[in-house]
Amino acid sequence: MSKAMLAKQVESNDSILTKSSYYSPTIQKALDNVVLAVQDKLNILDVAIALLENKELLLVSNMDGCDKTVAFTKQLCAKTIELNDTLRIEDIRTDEGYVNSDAPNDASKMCGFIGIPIRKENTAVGALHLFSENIADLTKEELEFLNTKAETISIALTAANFSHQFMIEHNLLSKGPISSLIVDSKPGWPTVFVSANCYSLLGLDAKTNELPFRIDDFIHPDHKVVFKRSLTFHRSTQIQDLETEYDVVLPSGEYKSIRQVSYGEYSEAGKLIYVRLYLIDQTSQKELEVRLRKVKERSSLIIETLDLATWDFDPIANFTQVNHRWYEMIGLNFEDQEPAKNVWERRLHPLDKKRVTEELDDLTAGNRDTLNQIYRIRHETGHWIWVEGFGKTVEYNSEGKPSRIIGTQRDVTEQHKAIIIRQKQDALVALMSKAQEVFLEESDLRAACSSIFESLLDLAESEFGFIGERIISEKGKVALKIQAISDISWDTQSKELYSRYVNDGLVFENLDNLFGRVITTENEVISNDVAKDAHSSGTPKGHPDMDCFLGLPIKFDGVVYGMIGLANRVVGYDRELIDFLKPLLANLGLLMRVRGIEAARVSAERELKSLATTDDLTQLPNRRVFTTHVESAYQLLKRHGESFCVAIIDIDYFKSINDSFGHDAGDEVLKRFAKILLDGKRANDLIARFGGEEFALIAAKTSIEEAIIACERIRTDIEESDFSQQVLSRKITVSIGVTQSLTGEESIDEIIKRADLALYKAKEGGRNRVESM
Ligand SMILES: Nc1nc2c(ncn2[C@@H]2O[C@H](COP(=O)(O)OP(=O)(O)OP(=O)(O)O)[C@@H](O)[C@H]2O)c(=O)[nH]1
Repeated sequence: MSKAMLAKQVESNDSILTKSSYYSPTIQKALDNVVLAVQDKLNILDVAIALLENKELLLVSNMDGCDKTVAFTKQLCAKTIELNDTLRIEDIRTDEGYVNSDAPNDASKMCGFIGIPIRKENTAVGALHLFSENIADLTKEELEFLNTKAETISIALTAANFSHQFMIEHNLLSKGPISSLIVDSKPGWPTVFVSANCYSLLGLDAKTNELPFRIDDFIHPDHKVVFKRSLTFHRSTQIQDLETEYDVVLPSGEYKSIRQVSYGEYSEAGKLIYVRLYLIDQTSQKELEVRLRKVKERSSLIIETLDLATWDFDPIANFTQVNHRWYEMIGLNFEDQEPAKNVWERRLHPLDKKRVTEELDDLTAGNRDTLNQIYRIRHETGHWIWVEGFGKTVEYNSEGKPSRIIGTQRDVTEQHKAIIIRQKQDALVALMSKAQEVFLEESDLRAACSSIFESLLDLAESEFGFIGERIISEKGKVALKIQAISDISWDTQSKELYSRYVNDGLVFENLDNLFGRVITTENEVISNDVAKDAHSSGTPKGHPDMDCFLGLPIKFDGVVYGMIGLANRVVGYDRELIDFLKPLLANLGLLMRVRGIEAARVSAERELKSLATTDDLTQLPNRRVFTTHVESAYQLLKRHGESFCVAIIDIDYFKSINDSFGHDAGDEVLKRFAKILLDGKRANDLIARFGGEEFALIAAKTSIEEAIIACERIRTDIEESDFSQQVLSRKITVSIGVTQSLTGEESIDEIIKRADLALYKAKEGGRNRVESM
């Protein structure tokens, strides 16, 4: 190819560089220009540029007969690349390598070669080379020129490569979610590059909205400052990368939230040249965040509205995190508190502690997933609040053990108090009904009291206690008869006292003490510090500690019938409990009163009965009883032929006793006489006062001989008895007439009459004797 042809080709933009899908037309033109410039300057036509591409050489050459692509190894320029240094051959015909090398023209002619490596980062990637007969004539300056051109090619290639990479990057970015812009650092920050996807990001049409394009025209007025500041920051600080956020307003009026990452490009002198902006649309992410925030706000609003305290427990670290409300609920400030778990454990109600901690331990051990409990916790001001706690395991460690348990706590004091009060009132009513029922069924106050006693202790949350009935002791003093009592016996003496209660015989006679005051003052007694109470006389050695005491009088119609004593309520005793137990006290009062009335009725009835069957003076059965017995014996005689004997016993000259010593002395003689008869009678015999100074004896299943012996013993007993206490120096004797029933045919009167006749016979016979008929 001639020099003119080459020039023409270059002009026509038809590059001499072949096979390039790689280089841009600009680069190709630049390479052509280098070839032309060397041809011009050195007046040599066979100038070429060889570039490596995929282990092949790509040639920019006008040399005839030279393939545009040739095998790498055969090329002299390839040798230059291998050498990575200038290769100078004076005559390729004489050079060893010539034989197998490429020769541009006629091989018979002398031909020199010079190759200058084209480098990329010190590695040869090509060569600028020429063939000429007069290589030896090249001046130093011409060689320098060749080196400069090779260097120019290197720079152009690097630029091309950079540009190529840049384009790939931009193409990738254009298709991705990140839009990019480049703004110049000149005043006004003019945009010099916009990626295609930037248009769609801003809702623009790439065809109608070409540069100049100003991103700040789209930025929300409130955020423009933020955007500008990020650019000026690059300029003033030389910080290379920055991140900021702003909203853009699209022509449609739609808003988008943008996250911007910016990179400053600086000159070697540190001057900002331009800024690359990478814009990421985070609208949906922001919307999600806003939605999440709203949900969170809403749930925290719900939590606040529900008055919920929350806790978050890490069982492995044994650490609990709680919210403000948790502390507030128990009257504490959130700040400066010791760990919540300690506070909680210390404030749990003693009666709930075991149940609640056991359930929590179960949850912590992984034996259950949730817990839901209602319990009491002490408020800072000292009162108890009821809380409903709910907990759930939400995370487990690799061993399957709970590693996070979260829960809520709600103050349910008002609701729960109402429930508890109702439950307790129901229990109290049940207690009263039971006491009445037992009392009615068994007519036994003690049974009634002991049947409700344990439930009463439970209801009053007390450890031990008693129910006592006010009585007048045998000594005539006011005392307490124990109707129910806890068994707190600890030694022989206290065990003996308890067994006395079991046998219905325990009476407290000493009322000069704390519980005694209930009876003596007829009022309730509260002592929440028994040890310091002036009225406490202390407890005997071995008695369980008594921390607090409540004594309640059992009254009905203003009359005290007894008392209830209670001890050791964990939270102490208060008026609330007293008011609560009042109906029970009235109920027990009524039972005790009814019992008093019943006792009076029973005793009156017994007395009446006794009056009807007993002789008032001698307390012996009277004549009616005697007659009834004789009738029974008579029936036995008739049915079974069992005979019986009847004797009439009459004091001798009794009238003269009355006359001599007075009627009262006569009465005393009668009483003593009756006692002697009673003491001496046989077990199955009956002795009755028949009337006046006359007594009668009936001996069942007895022969007349046996009866006579019995009567004779009576006679001698009397004769030998000393009546000097009643009637000074006066002997008392007795006459007895005895008879035996003969057949079932005769009447009772006939039998008694016969006994009377026998008595008459004894009187007649001189008295102090026994006669039979
Ligand atoms: N002190 C007293 N005297 C009574 C009582 N009941 C009857 N008498 C008296 O007992 C006396 C009975 O006397 P009599 O029946 O005449 O006979 P007596 O004096 O015992 O003589 P003999 O029976 O014949 O030995 C009467 O004087 C009665 O008043 C009584 O409850 N108390």
